[in-house]
Amino acid sequence: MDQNQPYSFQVNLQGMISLLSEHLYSNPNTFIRELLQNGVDAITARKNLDETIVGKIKIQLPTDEDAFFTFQDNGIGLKENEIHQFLSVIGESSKRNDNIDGKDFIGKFGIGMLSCFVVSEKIIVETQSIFEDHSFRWTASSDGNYTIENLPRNENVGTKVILYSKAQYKHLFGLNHFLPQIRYYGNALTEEIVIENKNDTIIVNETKAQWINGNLEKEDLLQIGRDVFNIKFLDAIPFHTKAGDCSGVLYILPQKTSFSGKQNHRVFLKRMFLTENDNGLLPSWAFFVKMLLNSNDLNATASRESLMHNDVLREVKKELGEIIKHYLESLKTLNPEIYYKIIQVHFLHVKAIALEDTEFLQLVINDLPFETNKGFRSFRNIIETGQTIYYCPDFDEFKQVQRLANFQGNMVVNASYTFDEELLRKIASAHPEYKIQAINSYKLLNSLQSIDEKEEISLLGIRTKILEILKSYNIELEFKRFQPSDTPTLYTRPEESAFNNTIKQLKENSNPFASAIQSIPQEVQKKPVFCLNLDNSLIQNLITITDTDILTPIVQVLFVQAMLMGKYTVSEKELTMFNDALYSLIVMGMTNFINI
Ligand SMILES: Nc1ncnc2c1ncn2[C@@H]1O[C@H](COP(=O)(O)OP(=O)(O)OP(=O)(O)O)[C@@H](O)[C@H]1O
Repeated sequence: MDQNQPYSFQVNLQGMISLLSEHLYSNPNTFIRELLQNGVDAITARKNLDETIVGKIKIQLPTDEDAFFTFQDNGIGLKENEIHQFLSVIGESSKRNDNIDGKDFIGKFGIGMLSCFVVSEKIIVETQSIFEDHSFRWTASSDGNYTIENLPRNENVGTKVILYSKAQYKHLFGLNHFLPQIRYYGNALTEEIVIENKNDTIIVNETKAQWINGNLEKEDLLQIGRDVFNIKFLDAIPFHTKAGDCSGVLYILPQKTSFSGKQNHRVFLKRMFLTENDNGLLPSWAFFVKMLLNSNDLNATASRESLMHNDVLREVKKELGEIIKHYLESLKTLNPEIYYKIIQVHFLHVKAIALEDTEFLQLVINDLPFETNKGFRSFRNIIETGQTIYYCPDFDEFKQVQRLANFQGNMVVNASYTFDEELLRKIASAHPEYKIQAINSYKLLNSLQSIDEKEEISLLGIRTKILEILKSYNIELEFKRFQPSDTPTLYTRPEESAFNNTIKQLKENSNPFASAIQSIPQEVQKKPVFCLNLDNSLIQNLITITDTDILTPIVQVLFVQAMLMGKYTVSEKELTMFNDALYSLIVMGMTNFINI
């Protein structure tokens, strides 16, 4: 063996075809798309020489008499050497040639024709080149052999592809299946595409996607949106991007959309349908938008089922994001009704944009809705109260705080929803003039009016007694005056003490991890606070009780009740204490020993 002798790779055509059919071309209808694309490219090449040519594609479906399918274009045709060079070499394409402007063409990989082998054992191409005085017939079979025959000159320049359906794919060539498929791919093309079926001639692409031209009225665009997506959109925004030479329409959805759900779009490349996926063309926050887009300058992957993720695509995405933002900006003055509707329906997405873009935040800030202890309010409305706006990032905390806040006259925002906390923090740092603060019940308690030292001293006796009654609870006891006066007590735990609580619960369940967890060093451990409201008549009576037997059950009942009111979990031990205390009080009440 000559060690240096070079060998060439061999291609197993049948293996290649099954590879393409099973993996690259995910559905057998791909041949329709590829034939369409070749026909359109051939017409484009001819138009580059003679712009008066009107492109036409004629399709004949198999009939009972003629079992074959034909697909005919009036494009540039193929010369004999081109048949050998491009049609017969897998991976060769005439459309990469820089002499003819390759950018005009849809195809470029030189493999599309192979998709015909998925549905047909042989491919026949009859072609009359604009440059030849006679035509050729190329017959290729899926075993990798082909022949070329000379045919007389055909007055009709162009190419006809003839296929013989494999038994299992006969249904693909029936009108009912074929027509919607070719419309799906070719509806936006400007070349006239007709199907000649028995005595009928059916025009495939009547409307030719006029939305691409960018000169339609809004009403027409909305109607197209309704026809294509079956949705009555809130608004339609025609656009053009410099990057990717894209044009189309952005539609605003009329209902709330899930933030993670994917939208279906219609993306076309040089007017050929490519995909329903936006392929990352829209920013992630633009879930309230559906899109019709045609690009003349983006690139498809070889499977032609998605776009290549390159710099141009990233630029298009940036431009589309800007277009949506500018649209919302101008809408506020041009069409406030739609603006407020969009804010109302899509506030989640609008908040997402505002979080990403400070300028946009300034634009919409006043109109953003937030849930507060006084219902849903716009930010403008909230800020107009002139008071400090507190927000709770936690829903349970919000539930506890809101009642107290109502009586204090404070506004509290429930910032437990997506984006709210981050957004309020962003607003607070961008606008120091607004008083916005995170709050929890513990902090709110600290903000309540304390009693003076003199009064504090006068309460020392009762303080000691209450603490003695509740000594198994490591609490801080406070006396305050606050509204609503019908609230006798408050119980609240600082966030840190949730940790202690966990240890407590683990201990109660004799969990062996309790001591291990307890040994983790902590920052200063704040205690839960049990607060008595001196403005409440019950508490005013309670502090005068000297008999510990009477005081004990009252304190115990009030303590557990305060925990329950604060929505804290009450353990078995506390429930038992509550029941026993209540029982004692009932007994005492019945014997008329107490009168509070
Ligand atoms: N209808 C046609 N008219 C003229 N030339 C054609 C026609 N169909 C195919 N060809 C020639 O055959 C070549 C190979 O076609 P094929 O569909 O396999 O690949 P392509 O269109 O170049 O690229 P892609 O794989 O991206 O579709 C083309 O580059 C073109 O030169």
